[in-house]
Amino acid sequence: MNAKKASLTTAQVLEDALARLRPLLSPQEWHALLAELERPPVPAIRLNPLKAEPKDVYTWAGWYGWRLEPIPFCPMGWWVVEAATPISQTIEHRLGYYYIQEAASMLPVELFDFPAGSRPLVLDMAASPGGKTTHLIARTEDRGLVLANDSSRDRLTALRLVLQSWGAINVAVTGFPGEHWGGWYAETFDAVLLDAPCSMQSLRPLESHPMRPITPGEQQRLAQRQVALLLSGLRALKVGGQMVYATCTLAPEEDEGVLDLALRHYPGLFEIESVEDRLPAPAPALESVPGYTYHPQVKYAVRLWPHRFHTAGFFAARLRKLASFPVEEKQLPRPRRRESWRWMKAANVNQVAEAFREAYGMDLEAILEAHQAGLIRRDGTLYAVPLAFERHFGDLPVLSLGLAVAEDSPEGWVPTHDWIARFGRFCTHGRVQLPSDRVATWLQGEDVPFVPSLPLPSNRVVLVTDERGRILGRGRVLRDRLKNLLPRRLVLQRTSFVV
Ligand SMILES: C[S@@+](CC[C@H](N)C(=O)[O-])C[C@H]1O[C@@H](n2cnc3c(N)ncnc32)[C@H](O)[C@@H]1O
Repeated sequence: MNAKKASLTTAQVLEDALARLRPLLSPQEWHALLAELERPPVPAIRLNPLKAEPKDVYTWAGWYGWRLEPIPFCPMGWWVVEAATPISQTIEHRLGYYYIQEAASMLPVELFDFPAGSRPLVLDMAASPGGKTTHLIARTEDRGLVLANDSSRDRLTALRLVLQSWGAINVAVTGFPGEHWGGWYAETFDAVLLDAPCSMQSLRPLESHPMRPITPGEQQRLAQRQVALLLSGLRALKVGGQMVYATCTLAPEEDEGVLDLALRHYPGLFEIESVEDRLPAPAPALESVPGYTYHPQVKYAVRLWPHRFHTAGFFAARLRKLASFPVEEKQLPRPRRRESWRWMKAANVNQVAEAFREAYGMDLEAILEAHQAGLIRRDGTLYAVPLAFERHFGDLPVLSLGLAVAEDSPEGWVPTHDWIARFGRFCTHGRVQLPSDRVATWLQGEDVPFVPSLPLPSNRVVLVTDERGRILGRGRVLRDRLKNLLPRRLVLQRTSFVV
């Protein structure tokens, strides 16, 4: 009864949204849109290049019976058109080798230009649960610094888990209203993403993106917040830097209307750039709505009607800052003295690096150098943290920073699960391969009886892989078994995955 009521409500909400949008389309486009909405949504994945390579996606497709189609505007994205094994039930998904994301949501981060080898400072103003943050980290090769911010404390936990699973070093998570950043850090960032809170009128209700009824008053308040966030982002951007504004709604008040307002209030301070070269076919924004003509630059934004590229409805624009904005300096939040944080001295870093080299053949110092990261000790854990954070943001309170490298133990520093999951493929030894009939047991968090190929000292923590080369985590070598050190958050019910 409830389910029926809920589905009727969704249908009604969709109908209302369609009625509002109908005047914006020609009759042919309108029919194309309705035909598109008859098709079921196609799930999509985006690869984590920190852990896997594009060719791996085709290997998984063979194992799991997937039919893939590349997403034309995202080189790391694929639609999974058919799937014998659902994309949410693979070990690779659990291990953070790919992110499940609606294809349209892969567009905004692809609009940025990040020159090869650059180390951009990026602000993701409304980041939870982290889909686009992971994409930013991928596009900057985890070599810049992505500051992932969201004002909702409730949603930040999901963001932190997503980032842990992605395996990023050069990332910091903060929990402030995005409106503050422009006053706090004027002209600081090379790139800013505002994936704005919106009314979600995407015309493709999904579990992750439900559609709900929206009143004109709510929509007006949302548009005001979007303008305030957009201006804050533009202030925080360096002159010459790029900002992407995106929403998952097709309501013009929150899309073209927001850009129009900012362009008219701040003429000449920024421009909207054409991004036609990023798309397989034009998807222009609206030039007008009945009774109002937008600023001529608004048309350079991208309006993804679902029938354009078989995605959910979406809107995105790339802005270039041309000159400084008038800034109201705001006092920074009270600095957080990080009493429990200790930067490791070079000699101590060297000791940990030596231990990792001896046990796993891993070059920790080279990894830190490549990522411009330093090691800090906090309580019993070592973290690789971005030096750029210290340089630019000092004592700004953060909810998390960098990636956990090692934990203190009676036999010295042992690598964390997250570190091994990211860098384990570069380990030359200290590895144990589980026979395939033991993998399911392992993923359920159980110890496995002694593995015959173990010529390793007792009590050593080893990297555990399977015959397909997947890094399943860490185990401790005991006399008669391999002790399972899988973090609780990764332990799976047998019914929720396919080996
Ligand atoms: C569309 S969602 C972001 C989705 C996310 N970028 C992703 O790709 O996974 C919008 C986010 O804006 C956050 N938000 C709402 N108001 C905000 C504000 N004033 N400042 C910062 N974040 C805000 C919400 O908590 C929500 O997580």
